[in-house]
Amino acid sequence: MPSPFPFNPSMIPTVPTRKALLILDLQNDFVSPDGPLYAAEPEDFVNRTLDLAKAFRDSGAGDVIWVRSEFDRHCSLLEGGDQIITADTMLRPQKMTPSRGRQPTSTLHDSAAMEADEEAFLSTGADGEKKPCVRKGTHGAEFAAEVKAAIDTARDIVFTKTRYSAFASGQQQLVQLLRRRFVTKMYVCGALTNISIYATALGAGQHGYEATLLEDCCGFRNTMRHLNAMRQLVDLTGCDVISSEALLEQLPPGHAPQKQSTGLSPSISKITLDLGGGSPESSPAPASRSTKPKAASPQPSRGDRKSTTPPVPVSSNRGSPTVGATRPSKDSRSPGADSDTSSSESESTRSPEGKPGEAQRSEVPATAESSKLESSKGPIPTPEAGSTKAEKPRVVNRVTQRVKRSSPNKKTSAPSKPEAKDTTTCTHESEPKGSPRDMADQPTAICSEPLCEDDTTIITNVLAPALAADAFERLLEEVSWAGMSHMGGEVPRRIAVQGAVADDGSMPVYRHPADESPPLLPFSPTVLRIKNEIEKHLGHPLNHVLIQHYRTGNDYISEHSDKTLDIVRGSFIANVSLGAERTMVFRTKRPPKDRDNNNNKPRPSSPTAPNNDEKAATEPKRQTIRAALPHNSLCRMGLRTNARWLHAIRQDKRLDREKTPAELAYSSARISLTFRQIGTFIDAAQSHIWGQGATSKTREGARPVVNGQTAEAVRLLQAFGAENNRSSDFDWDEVYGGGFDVLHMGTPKRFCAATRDRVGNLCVALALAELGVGAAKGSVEGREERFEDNDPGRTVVEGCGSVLRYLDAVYGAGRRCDQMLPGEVARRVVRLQRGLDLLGRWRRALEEAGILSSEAGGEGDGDVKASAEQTKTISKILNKELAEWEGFAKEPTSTSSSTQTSGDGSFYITGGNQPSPADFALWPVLHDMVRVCGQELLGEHLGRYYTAFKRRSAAAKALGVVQSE
Ligand SMILES: O=C(O)CCC(=O)C(=O)O
Ligand SMILES: [Fe+2]
Repeated sequence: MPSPFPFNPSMIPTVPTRKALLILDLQNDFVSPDGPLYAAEPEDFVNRTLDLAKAFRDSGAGDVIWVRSEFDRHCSLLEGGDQIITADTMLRPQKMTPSRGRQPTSTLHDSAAMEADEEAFLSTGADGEKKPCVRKGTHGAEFAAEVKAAIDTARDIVFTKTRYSAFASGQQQLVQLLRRRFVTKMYVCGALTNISIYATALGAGQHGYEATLLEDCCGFRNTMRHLNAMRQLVDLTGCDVISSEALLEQLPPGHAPQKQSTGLSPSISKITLDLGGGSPESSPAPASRSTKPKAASPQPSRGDRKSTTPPVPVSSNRGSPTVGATRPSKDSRSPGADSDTSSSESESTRSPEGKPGEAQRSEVPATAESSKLESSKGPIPTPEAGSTKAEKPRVVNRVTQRVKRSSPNKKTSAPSKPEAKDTTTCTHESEPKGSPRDMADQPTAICSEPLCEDDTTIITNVLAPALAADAFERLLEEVSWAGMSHMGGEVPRRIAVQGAVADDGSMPVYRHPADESPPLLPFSPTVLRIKNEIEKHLGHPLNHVLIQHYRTGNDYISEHSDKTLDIVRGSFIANVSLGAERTMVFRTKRPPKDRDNNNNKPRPSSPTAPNNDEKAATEPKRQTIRAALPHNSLCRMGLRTNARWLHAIRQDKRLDREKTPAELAYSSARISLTFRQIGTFIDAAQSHIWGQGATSKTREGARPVVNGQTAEAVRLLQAFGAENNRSSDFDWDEVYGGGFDVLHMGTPKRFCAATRDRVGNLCVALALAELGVGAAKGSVEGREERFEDNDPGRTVVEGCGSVLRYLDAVYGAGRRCDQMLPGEVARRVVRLQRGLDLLGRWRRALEEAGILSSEAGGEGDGDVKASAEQTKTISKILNKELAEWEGFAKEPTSTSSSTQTSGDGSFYITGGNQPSPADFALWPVLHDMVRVCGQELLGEHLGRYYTAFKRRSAAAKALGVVQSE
């Protein structure tokens, strides 16, 4: 059956990625014969590099980046620091036969000895007696004269680092700049191979860049160290090694410079690098070889296959039990969790394999001052300039599509955080149209061939580069992450739920077997931007997303099929991946004949039933497909695939050194956003449910939700089980068609209203409504409201103030206190306390004015009105407090878009752009004051604040909850 949403992958244009030539440390201290660390080998490597830089720049292939080092302070080589190589004896190769528990490179020899080594020029060593090198302001720290002359200050980038790795020092600046320019591939050379080049190439790999070493342009002082570094880099990062001549041959034709008569220096040609583990004699001549066998043109090179803009990562060798080599380059030597070939193994049976994090250490982020990008002015070669002729027509497509796309986005986007500031000193303003900066808006997606039931595809480069560049970091910050309990324990990843909340507060609801998921919050700005992009690949809108944060390779999601009770039939499940690459393992469900149709359990064995061995022999093999989900990809899963296949992100226990750079990128953390189009809805109060998966299919007939462990909840769990277990024999209409009104299937949260504290009850009800926390209602004698949570610890909190603080800390913005400015935290805390004090004062004032007796405890007749005299008394009693609150309401508060006051009726009593517990404490008291004395009691600004807040749907909902008691 064709897709219900016609979609032509060939219409998705592609953009050639850009390259960079990274030239390290051609400074006097390294390349002048009188320099303390003069790199004499390979002969003439500096001139060869300068010629290459010119050719690279002139060809338009990409950016030339000149990096220099400057000693700033001692650079530690202990665990967590940069990695360099100072071993003078042959290091054993690390690849092909990884022995478990091998030490990472820099601990193969003592880091103290390394720091003392003279080539460790940024480390002082224990005695501090090392010759100073690349000190700021010295001749030695300057680029050599011929290098200075070769730098095109208008077009090249000059970058100063204070660490061995250009990625450690300038992590933010350099990586952001490279991302903005859409650089995915870099050629690395300069000096010294075993120091800066080594540390930088490792860093490049960790950031997901595809690095190629230019062997005859890598300067060194010690042949063994050079060889060790090259070998280790190839082993650890899988980088390619080529000669400068080979690169010159690859540069785009037409712009190619006069042919260089480079060749390798006599010294280099003497070195044979046994990268394949064979004898040196068997190695081909290094001058023209890559260290990896390359498929004949037009096959992509091995390096191309693992780039961050990979061609489709999945193959579909249908018919074989295990299908889809997603990473041909690494799988062959990575027997880790994601690459196992057993089609029946589930993650629960997997055994841990080694300790993570040994081979590659993460680098310490740089301080802003510790490095700088000095210049990048004038026109930057456009990507088109570097693309081949065959790619040109696609450029036209891109531009057309961009024009079409731009306007609706603007309309629907929520106000978003300002774009990440450019912390570099590059002058992007001077970039012409068509520069990489413009390209950041352009679609670049590449679509895989269909998978599984032919309704599923992986689309790489799905988001525009500008969005993809920092979406991961933005989401980490802007999403309110929570845990989720399933079967009484926490799921092994952090999650959040967002969705389209209507003006009346109603929202989509996606039900699955978890006991409790976090409350649905409105789409946050970056999620909304991603959603808008993804919808273009689907042909239908999305109104719900489950966001998951896999903090390391240890976080996973077990094999399952998505529950389709609430998913609009015929829509796609759109699973966006950001961060470290993980593998989605699809496995066909058990064939129907295997199961008892009545209870979905495997049939009990009977004397006539075949035994397991016989069954295994006759059963069709279950198929497995592995799909790599790289950063910025979309797994667009059709519901036919979801019906017949299970999917999982398995735990990945491999050692870091067995992983690809893309898997190690983002410190191995991944965020997935599973967008869905949901057809079932609940109202703001979470009291009524309707739509596809509910018993009432229309809003008019909406039925009360059924919370808790009821018989209907048990039926729903059985139905979910049936969907997980059954394949083509799952009859949606039969199992789900009648609908379910079940909402929270586990033990519900409970809000017990205090019989003698109506205002306090309203405070709690308002907080619950604003935070979208659904709770069953109960009551408790006296003045102490009680909130019973359904978390694994079954937390119980009593008293209005404590409940407000708890709800804020667990479900509200209080979770993100670490992201707030200290002043904001102080305002939230102090004003909440003032609000609670006001509640006490209000009760006493009522008593003093003779409106309530103290026994009534603030609970009077709902209709009681104060006389003019009583109002005057109350006004006098509360004069000081009300004046103070009037002042707060008048206070200008800055939001991301404007400066307004709470009294303008748009903002909250602590400022910012969302209510805080202070509002939940204050507003109900104001409401009671207005009820008893009229709004005149409140000053002008406080009155406006009161009225504006009253219009919020949560206020109406809270009043409804309290009145219904
Ligand atoms: O994180 C992922 O990519 C998978 C998520 C998933 O399968 C789900 O949420 O149902
Ligand atoms: Fe799923």
